[in-house]
Amino acid sequence: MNAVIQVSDLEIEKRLNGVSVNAQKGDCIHVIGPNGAGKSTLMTAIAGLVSPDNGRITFKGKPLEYWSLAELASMRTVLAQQLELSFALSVSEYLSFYSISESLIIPSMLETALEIATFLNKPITQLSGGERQRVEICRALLQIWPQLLKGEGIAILDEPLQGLDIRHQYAVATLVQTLCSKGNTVIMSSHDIGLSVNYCSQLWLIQQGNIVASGSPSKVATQFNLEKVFECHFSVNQKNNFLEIQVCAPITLE
Ligand SMILES: Nc1ncnc2c1ncn2[C@@H]1O[C@H](COP(=O)(O)OP(=O)(O)OP(=O)(O)O)[C@@H](O)[C@H]1O
Repeated sequence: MNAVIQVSDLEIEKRLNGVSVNAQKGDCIHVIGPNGAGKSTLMTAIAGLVSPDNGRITFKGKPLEYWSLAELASMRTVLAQQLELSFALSVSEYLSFYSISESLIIPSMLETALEIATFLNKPITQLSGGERQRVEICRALLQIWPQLLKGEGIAILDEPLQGLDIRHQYAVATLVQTLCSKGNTVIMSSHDIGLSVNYCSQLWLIQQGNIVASGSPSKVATQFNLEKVFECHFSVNQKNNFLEIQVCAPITLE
């Protein structure tokens, strides 16, 4: 079966050292690794926002550089880690730019997970960090909503759970999983290993610009792999369909 996204021997000086990974249609991929490992760099390259020094990325069998910007914008969406600057627009004015209908309609699946209706009339500059993140996730998904409805969308989300309270972390993880179950392909980075291993179909473990392991979470999130990459003590237990991850503090003080 052709991969929706194929990454071969991707190199960016001092940041990625020949990374090869791929995503099949409907894959829900979580990318984990320590600070500075190269998660954002990899995702930015896959999004087509930075040119690699070497290597090749294809979307649906066609090299990334052969897709027009318009085609990319309607098929794949990107949530960046550093939120873009915003003007004092209301949330609904801001989201209207990304809505396909003239008046803003938030699809019920997005509203159920993101719960943004209560602050639609607020200036975007007056939101809390987590509220702003929920709006940005909504913005990113609205941009390709017609494709997501058809199960043909690709979403590249850099730390979408960042700043969210626990309810919304699990709600967003569920939203992403549901979109993938309809045929869409999502690649998202995360620092919450315990959540990620239970909400992805594939886990990519990255360290110092190299993919250490990729595949099913139970194959990748082993005690050995996690200890090697994160330099902490881990305990990993499979309980029925649930992978329980526990971690000890990496240092003692005094
Ligand atoms: N624009 C840039 N130019 C050069 N080097 C960069 C740039 N952005 C990041 N780097 C470096 O590339 C490496 C990978 O950074 P990257 O942001 O991809 O890591 P990350 O895994 O996403 O980390 P974090 O978990 O902290 O978000 C780091 O050493 C970082 O200092």
